[in-house]
Amino acid sequence: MTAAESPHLPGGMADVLSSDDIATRLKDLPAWSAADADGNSALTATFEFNDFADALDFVNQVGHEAEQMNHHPDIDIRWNKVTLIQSSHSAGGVTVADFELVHRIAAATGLS
Ligand SMILES: C[C@H](O)[C@H](O)[C@H]1CNC2=NC(N)=NC(=O)C2=N1
Repeated sequence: MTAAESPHLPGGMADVLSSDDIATRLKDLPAWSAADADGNSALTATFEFNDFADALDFVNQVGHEAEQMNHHPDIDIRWNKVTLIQSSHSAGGVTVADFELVHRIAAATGLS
């Protein structure tokens, strides 16, 4: 990922993607959908597990990928369900960094 793509690398301020671009990129991510977070574009997905322990395991896998990128989702855990809301707060909407994180989560967990 180049500095131009990541909002968190020095000199990197990624551009917010268009709704059409977001829709196109979401075709590869069936669990994910476009959302609105306080007027800004976002991506969201809800995953259901057997129990709270499995939900926490998933959240820890997500957290590892997020820390690797220094790019973090909003995470809501309700017993066996985890909802992720992903956007680039510094850019005010969805950027390529958000799709990079979602794909890293998919690769790590098999969930997309
Ligand atoms: C200081 C720290 O690098 C910034 O707050 C990072 C942390 N993680 C982040 N995560 C997301 N999703 N958006 C950001 O703008 C962001 N900024």
